[in-house]
Amino acid sequence: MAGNPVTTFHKALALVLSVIVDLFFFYATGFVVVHSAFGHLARLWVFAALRWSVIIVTALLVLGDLKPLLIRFTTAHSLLPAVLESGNWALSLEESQCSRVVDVRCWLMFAGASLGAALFWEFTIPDSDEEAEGKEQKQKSRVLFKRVLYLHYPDYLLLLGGLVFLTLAVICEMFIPFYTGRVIDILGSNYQQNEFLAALLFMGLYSLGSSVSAGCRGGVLLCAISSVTCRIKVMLFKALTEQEIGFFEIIKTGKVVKQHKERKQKDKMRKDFLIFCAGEITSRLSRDTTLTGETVCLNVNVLLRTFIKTVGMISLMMSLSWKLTFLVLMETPITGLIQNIYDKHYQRLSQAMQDSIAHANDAANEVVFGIRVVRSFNTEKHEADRYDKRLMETHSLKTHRDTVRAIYLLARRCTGLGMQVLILYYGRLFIQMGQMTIGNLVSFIIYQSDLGDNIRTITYIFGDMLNSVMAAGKVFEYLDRKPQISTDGNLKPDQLKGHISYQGLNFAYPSNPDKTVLQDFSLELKPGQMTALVGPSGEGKSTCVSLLERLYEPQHGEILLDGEPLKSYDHHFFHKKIAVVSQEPVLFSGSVRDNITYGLTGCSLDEIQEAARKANAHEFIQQLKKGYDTEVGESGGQLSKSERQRIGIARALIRQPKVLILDEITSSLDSESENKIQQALASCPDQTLLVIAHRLKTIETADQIVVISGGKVKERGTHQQLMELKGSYHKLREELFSEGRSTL
Ligand SMILES: Nc1ncnc2c1ncn2[C@@H]1O[C@H](COP(=O)(O)OP(=O)(O)OP(=O)(O)O)[C@@H](O)[C@H]1O
Repeated sequence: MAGNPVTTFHKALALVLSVIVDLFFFYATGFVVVHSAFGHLARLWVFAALRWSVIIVTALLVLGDLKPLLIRFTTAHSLLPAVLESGNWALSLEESQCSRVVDVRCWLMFAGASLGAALFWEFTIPDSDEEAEGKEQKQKSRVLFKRVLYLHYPDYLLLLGGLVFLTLAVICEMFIPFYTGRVIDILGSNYQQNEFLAALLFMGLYSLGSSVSAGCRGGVLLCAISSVTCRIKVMLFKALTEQEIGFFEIIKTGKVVKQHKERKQKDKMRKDFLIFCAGEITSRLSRDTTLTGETVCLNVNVLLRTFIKTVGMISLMMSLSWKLTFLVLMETPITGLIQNIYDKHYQRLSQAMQDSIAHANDAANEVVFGIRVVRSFNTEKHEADRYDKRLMETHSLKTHRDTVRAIYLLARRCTGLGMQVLILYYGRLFIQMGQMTIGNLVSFIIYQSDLGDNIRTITYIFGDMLNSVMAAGKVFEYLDRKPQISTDGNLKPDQLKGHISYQGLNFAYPSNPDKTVLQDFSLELKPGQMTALVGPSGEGKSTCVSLLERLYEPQHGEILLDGEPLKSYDHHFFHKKIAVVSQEPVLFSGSVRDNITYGLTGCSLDEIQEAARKANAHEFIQQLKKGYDTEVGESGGQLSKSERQRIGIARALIRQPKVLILDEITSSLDSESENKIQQALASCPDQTLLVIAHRLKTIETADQIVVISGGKVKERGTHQQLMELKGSYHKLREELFSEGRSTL
């Protein structure tokens, strides 16, 4: 058989043959006559080994290869009678009901219990990483589960404590209905004061034990959840902040590109992108990390508690009436089926609803963020309609989901009710026949109603655990991601000249790889010189700066700093030596001082003030209520655009960079500030200065003006040379002049 494909026929044949040989040996056990307890147990163990061997051999002959699930099931199924009986003898020196008679119902019960145990193992106990590699989703879930479990390692004492309290709570809880039935029997038959008080005492003790243990279990496990969730959040946050910029853009590529086409205005596009990107990332940081943190403590806690309780209850119910127990267990597959169908639909609809809520939130965020544009274009009604439309999508999904839930609840109630009627009917019959007492029936009914809930919980929790594991998958996806721009360079020269050389760069943004933005781009920036990049909008000027900052990696060619590739420099050293002031510097909530010294430690007030003076910011900062300790508000919202810009410049200057990049900084500065800043910059003669400017007047004094067009250097020279050339630079000036731009 080995080597041939296993068809459904082979599987069915293996099943039928295995059942036949197994039943044969199962019944054969009953024909062997023994006289001692030892002989009885030896007989069971010998037959267990025989049954195991014949099933395995039969299945191997037909299928050629056996799955671990099948081996686990066969082992549990063949050994269960012997294990159960040995346990029974050890505890009570009595034979169990199933060992006295060889009954197919016992066989069915053992098969059901073994299948349950094997499936429990299959779903909850993870395989090793190597085994899981390259295998299907289920295997991946196991590895993920194992990794989540490993994250709990620092809290193992809490977990252990939780497990102990959980077991105690379950054991105590299980005995309460048993004593309830006993009290009823004592009251119903010839009343014995001592027996009654003892039963009451035990009931009270078990109730107390169960409540205390359950409370401790909850507290300890909640502590563990909170601790692990915090740890995962910090790890994820750190991993995210280490990613390259392209990663953040790719997250929502679809939306970014769409926005890109819809709105030419670059700034607006970047803000939109940040909103979408932030949504995705905060969802991982808040929702997925919380689900991951709960996977082990909450789900495994519920699963274990329910499982232990279920097994304990079934054995107690068996001792009350094994026939009624068998009847109750018949409900399980029906409940499981209903739960399965419900889970599938409910989860799909819930996921769609989550997406739809996120979609609606995106719309609201966008409007709040761009409220000025909404107001000035008078699109309040349009935006309200758009939001309403998205909310209606959520509403309809919610209605659909709630309908599914209502149907599920109805089906669940009906099966539960049907089962209760059957139990009462047969219970009355058994009482009449003297096979059980009224107290037994009461205990049994209490167990049965709990058992139904437990079985539903077990099936539900599997779905929920899968969800948590999937969320963990998303978290690990980011945790494992290695940034594509390496930061492991270690070059930290004592002397840096600041000589920059772009060498034959080809570059396309990761979010739009089809569009080449820079093509065979070469340029040299000399130390102590000012280079100005000019050219029409969208031709690649800011891209040159982003590549110099190492926000992206070119697909071809490289940028050298003093003859060494940028990637070979130490990350911290590099960003101290190259500073950028962008069009709209981003400030963070905190004081003015915090924002100027952002990323630096041990800066004195003198150094801060010196940088602020150069940036023409000192005066306005002095006039603020608390001077350098004034809070700037979220994103620097309490300052004007020009003030933010000047703090941004001070932030760059305090680093005393060797290479300073000014990306269109003059747009929000008045001419006085601009002059002062230019004077300050002129006082750093060794600095390599790269300026992007639309106001061509401001760069006339540059040592080198570079006209960029179509991602290439089109012209290069001083203002005088380029004017004489009468090429693109000349044309650009003419165009701006004819538009009557005072900013020329
Ligand atoms: N993050 C991004 N993802 C995808 N494409 C981008 C991104 N940033 C810029 N681009 C595209 O790259 C091209 C060059 O953009 P870049 O910002 O370098 O132009 P620019 O010359 O600096 O323009 P401006 O003068 O308006 O600042 C443009 O077509 C732009 O749409």
